Amino acid sequence: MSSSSALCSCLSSGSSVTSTHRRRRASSSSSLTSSSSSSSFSSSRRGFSPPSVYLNKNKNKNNINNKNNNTSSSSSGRRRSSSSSSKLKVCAAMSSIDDPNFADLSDRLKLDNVRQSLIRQEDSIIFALIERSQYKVNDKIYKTNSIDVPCYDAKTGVRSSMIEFMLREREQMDGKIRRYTSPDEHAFYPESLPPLVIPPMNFGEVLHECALKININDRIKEMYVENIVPGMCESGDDNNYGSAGLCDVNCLQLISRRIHYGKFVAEAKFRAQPDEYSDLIRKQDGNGLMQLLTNQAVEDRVVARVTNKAAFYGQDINEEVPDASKVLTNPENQKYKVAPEIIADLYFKWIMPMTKDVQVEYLLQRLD
Ligand SMILES: O=C(O)C(=O)C[C@]1(C(=O)O)C=C[C@@H](O)C=C1
Repeated sequence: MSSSSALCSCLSSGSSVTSTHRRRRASSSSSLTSSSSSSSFSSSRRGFSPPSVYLNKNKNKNNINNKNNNTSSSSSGRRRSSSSSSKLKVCAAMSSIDDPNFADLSDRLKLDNVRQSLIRQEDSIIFALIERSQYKVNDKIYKTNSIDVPCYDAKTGVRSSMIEFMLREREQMDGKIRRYTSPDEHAFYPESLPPLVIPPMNFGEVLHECALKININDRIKEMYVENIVPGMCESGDDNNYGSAGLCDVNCLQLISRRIHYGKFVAEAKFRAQPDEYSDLIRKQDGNGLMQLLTNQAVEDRVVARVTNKAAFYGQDINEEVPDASKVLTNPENQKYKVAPEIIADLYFKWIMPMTKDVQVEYLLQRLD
């Protein structure tokens, strides 16, 4: 039996189990924060005692390396002093290399590498959007009290939307296998994450600790439902709630990752120009930071590349090797599943600006 069908009630089962995950509060500066965090999601896991460790027999050994479990143990097993823990440390100490769960992310902070990652993420996002666009908007998926899902708001008792239910269910699975211990992953319902079943990875400390406070997933969900879906899907209802909802979950997770990757971009930029950024940060000049981090030439390239990729991925490719110039210019070949310009436009209007918002939010706190 699926956990969802077991015991969904108004009990706040998830809130006690977040200690094994990196704590992420909704961003305080996010003006569009919705009330979704007050929803709760209960299941057969109700009654789990708050774990301080993942569910693994080797808990003592591996727990030493869990930077997420609030024990203040460093990867080498020493306790961090409060002053050192409040400062950024570039990746973990050398001793971490001996740690089988150590993932070295230090290379991520080179701007070229960060951009390469953004480029790779484009592929997944464009595919996911094209997949979603084959279904109609199906706005029942996003409305509360609309589809009979076993998930309710803890305060009001109102039945949650199907998208909330599906996201919460997905995060129960992903959360167990440490997805949200990674600094580039952000849960939509961080307060409800389950305990880990495998030891957490040790990522060292790549970003400033203010990164933990930044999670704009409420804004991202709202933007996705109100702009991305109606922007690329035919309006109406085709009854494909499950299929379209699965596509939504995929799109939301990918877009969330891309937008929150702004933290890595910002850190890379800060390191490249520490004096310029520090000056603006001390003045808390958000507009100045936005101006400094914006690179119009790169944005133009992103839009052009996304248009081209959407043109390629959005066609039925047959067994012949496609001629790129024909694919992109011959109207005969342009039977796209969704117009490439639409995808590029969504990227330009929503995904890039929100990535920049994350950068500014991170930088404003970078010297805290
Ligand atoms: O590549 C960068 O420099 C970024 O900051 C990333 C990004 C983007 O979201 O793609 C955002 C802002 C810049 O103006 C250009 C591109």
